[in-house]
Amino acid sequence: MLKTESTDSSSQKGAGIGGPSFVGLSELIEEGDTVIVYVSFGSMYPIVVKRGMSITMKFGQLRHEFLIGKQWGSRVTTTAGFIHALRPTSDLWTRCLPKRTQILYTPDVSLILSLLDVRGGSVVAESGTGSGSLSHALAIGVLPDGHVYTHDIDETRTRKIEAEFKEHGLSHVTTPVVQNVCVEGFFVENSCDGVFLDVPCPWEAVENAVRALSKPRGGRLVSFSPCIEQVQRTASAMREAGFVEVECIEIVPRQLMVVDERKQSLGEFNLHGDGEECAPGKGRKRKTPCGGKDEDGGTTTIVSPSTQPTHTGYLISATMLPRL
Ligand SMILES: C[S@@+](CC[C@H](N)C(=O)[O-])C[C@H]1O[C@@H](n2cnc3c(N)ncnc32)[C@H](O)[C@@H]1O
Repeated sequence: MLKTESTDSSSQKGAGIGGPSFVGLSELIEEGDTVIVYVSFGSMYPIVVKRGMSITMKFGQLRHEFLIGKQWGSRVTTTAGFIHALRPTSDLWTRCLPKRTQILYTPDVSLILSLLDVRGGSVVAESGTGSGSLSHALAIGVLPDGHVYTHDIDETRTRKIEAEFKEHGLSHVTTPVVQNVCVEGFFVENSCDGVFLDVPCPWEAVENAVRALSKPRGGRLVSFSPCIEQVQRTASAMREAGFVEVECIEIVPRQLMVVDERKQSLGEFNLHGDGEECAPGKGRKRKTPCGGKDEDGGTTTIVSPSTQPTHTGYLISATMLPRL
């Protein structure tokens, strides 16, 4: 359970104004930064640091001002334990963002960035925005001077992502758009290096994606679909629209956990993916252990977590060659 509350009503001014902690590389946490409050592997909370505010969690209460001036990554004491104050990354954000829809997770997100060939300066169009999991990774990927146009038919979602981008210092590289990409197309034409689709009928948006892609540079189209019938329809639409290199990949990751036995036995970190707590001094049975001694005498063990992720969806990718 997480509770956010004000401990000082006089310092509420400016609530919600965040710093560029997603973008900057400052050493110390400042007021306005977004901090990922790491309790354990399965338990993290994003907060915007604000004097006078506090959060209440399983391990007690933490006053935001205790974070100000601390180094990123510091262990910070709460009233009933401690947390680690982590700098936000796109992966951490995906793990703890406020979910408004189904979201894309890091294994798919990382491959999407690669398939779209996202780099600093790229112009990318995305639909739908959903909870903004992929949108954050794209925005960070196109920094410092690229742009992400993220489209959704639901205005509450574009409004929410607009506020989050502002809070995270990513407004200058993003434009949320309320638009049905299957009917109205994308906000920009002849501009994009990449288009990404995560909508129920992606094949209906393929012709509009062609219009959004840059004619002289060409570009990439990637679409996420949970079932193979959608893949078939989308792949056919891509070929008919003139795309080449139409390919499909399904990512099914196998996760292995790297466990430092001493830290685990001290209860410092719970590295189990199932969110189960590790009581101090108590080990856990492992399924596939194998390990060795560290240089400093500690033991590192590689273990399989008790649950493994399975099918999320298929990624179809294709290339549009430059058109003169
Ligand atoms: C599964 S969510 C996307 C999740 C997102 N990729 C993420 O990682 O958070 C699908 C979104 O597509 C939006 N959507 C559905 N059809 C659409 C369309 N034709 N044009 C624009 N957005 C659409 C929905 O409103 C929904 O928010």
